[in-house]
Amino acid sequence: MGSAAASPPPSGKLSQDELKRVAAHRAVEFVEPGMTLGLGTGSTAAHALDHLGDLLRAGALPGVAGVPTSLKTELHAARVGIPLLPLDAASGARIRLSIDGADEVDPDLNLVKGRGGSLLREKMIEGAGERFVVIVDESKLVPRLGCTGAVPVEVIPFGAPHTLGLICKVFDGLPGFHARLRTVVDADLGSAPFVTDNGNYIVEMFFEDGIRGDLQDISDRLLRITGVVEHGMFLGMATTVIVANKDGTVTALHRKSKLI
Ligand SMILES: O=C[C@H](O)[C@H](O)[C@H](O)COP(=O)(O)O
Repeated sequence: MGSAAASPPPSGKLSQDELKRVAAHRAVEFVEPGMTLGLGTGSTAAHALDHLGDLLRAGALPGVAGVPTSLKTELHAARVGIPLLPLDAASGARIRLSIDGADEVDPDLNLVKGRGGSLLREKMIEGAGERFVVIVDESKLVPRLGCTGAVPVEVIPFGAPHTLGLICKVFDGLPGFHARLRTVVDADLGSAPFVTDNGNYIVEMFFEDGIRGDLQDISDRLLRITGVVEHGMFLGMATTVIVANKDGTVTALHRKSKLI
């Protein structure tokens, strides 16, 4: 990890949602006129969208456009007046900066993302951009990925239980490991598989005390399984993590350059 800088606390105690807003607003300070942005997904990224929309409507950021990482973000961005580009058009214009939340951040600025189900488009867009600024409240900082909940894996629906079995084999014998297909309760169907924006399913991997071992090796083994589309470990991608601390201070953690 690189350098860290902290700002003084605002007065009064902030709620978790207010902390998310503080981190989001700090990230939007990096946006300059004319930039093409990767627009993240989730409750923290939503604050960045709202703030960007306000600034665009006030004429403060002419020429800014965004590439949305989910259908939900596409609708939100359109509603607040952020001009949108598809990823194909944006690669010509270069995505200068992506701003997104995360479910977990480890000490090396590796992330778990996708507990909201949007990991594939996020990884494509944030991987294509020059800088990736992650916005979190302090609760997202973890000693190891997989400490606080599921690590999602996007799989194609065909043979999903079979793919789930192959994913489990990667962690054979690891105490406390289990995985399951993510489901939602549907009014007509009862319990049904959760379907991503890309028409795929999500396998959720759970670890008793987080993932120990070589994350890159685990990533490679997961991606070698036919039927796995992508996983929610974002390794070496974040260039800056903006953390809104419980006491109201903001810390910025930097990596010199993206590893991928
Ligand atoms: O699929 C969801 C995305 O990866 C989100 O960025 C992540 O889940 C964090 O979301 P939130 O800001 O709502 O905690």
